[in-house]
Amino acid sequence: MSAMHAIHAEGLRKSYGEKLVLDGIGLRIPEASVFALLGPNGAGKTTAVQILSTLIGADGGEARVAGYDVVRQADDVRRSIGVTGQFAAVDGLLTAEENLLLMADLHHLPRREGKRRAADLLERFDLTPDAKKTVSSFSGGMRRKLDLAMTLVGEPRVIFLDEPTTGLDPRSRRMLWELIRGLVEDRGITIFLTTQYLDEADQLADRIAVLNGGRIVAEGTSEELKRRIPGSHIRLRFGGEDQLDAAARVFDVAQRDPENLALNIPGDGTPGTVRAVLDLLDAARLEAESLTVHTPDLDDVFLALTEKPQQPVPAL
Ligand SMILES: Nc1ncnc2c1ncn2[C@@H]1O[C@H](COP(=O)(O)OP(=O)(O)OP(=O)(O)O)[C@@H](O)[C@H]1O
Repeated sequence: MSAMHAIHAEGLRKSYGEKLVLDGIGLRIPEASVFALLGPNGAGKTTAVQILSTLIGADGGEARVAGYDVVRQADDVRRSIGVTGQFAAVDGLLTAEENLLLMADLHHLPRREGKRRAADLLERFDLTPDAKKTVSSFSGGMRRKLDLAMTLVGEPRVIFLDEPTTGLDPRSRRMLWELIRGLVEDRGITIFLTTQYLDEADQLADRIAVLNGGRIVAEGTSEELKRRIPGSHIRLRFGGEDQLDAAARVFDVAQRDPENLALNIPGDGTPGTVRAVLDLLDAARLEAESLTVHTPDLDDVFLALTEKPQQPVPAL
């Protein structure tokens, strides 16, 4: 395994009885990056996280996390990772500070070091004013922050985040995203994120993989994934029907939208394509009222890739 990969997996397989959940998953996640695993309900995201975090064994394949083999060096893997989300450990009856100190005890930190880390984390996560409040009085956003802070007590190199912002309002989501980004940039931590929020993956992840039918059907940056599916077009709007009809004759592959006096021309929206469209309009002495470029968003990508089990597409 290369020292540069925080997570490296080859051919991971897992079945439950007759049900094949993971059918040969490969992952290469560079250190200090955010990786998002997307997939519809039941695609196997949690199963993948459970294998990588040593909670369950795979039926086949190999994985290394933070440089350690998940089977032969499971204790080392556990010492190097943090897991938050559905296995959240926050105790509502304790204060924020007590929760952090309890975590420090679990990691066998000396009392003084535990206190120092707890104070640092409360400060970093803006929780110092609430340190002495019981967590049952916390908002969802504060709880998530504390959950993340508790994961950091053990100074993990890799953090698995399962749907980190589900149920939070937009402001709290943004705040959490910033905190997560900060962990990657300041501390070089690697984040493995599972989410069903495509905007979360879009905002946060350096690379995204889409899991469907037990396989990774696409992988790349958000931009690469968006470029991969058809749907980009240039939209021209005209002042009247005559203009629209004339333009439709020039761009015979275009799709007419007569209600809006608009024409959608398939194309990728690069400057060259836009220039070619404008040149053709000029040559036909036509003038559009507006020109807009539409690119598919991650929702389109997700729907296109997960409609039915697919053959894997080669990685970009
Ligand atoms: N312990 C188990 N025993 C039997 N089947 C299981 C077990 N755990 C998971 N499965 C099945 O494996 C499949 C994948 O589940 P998994 O929880 O990994 O999916 P997921 O992508 O995380 O889904 P979600 O988005 O709904 O959380 C599902 O069909 C699930 O029913």
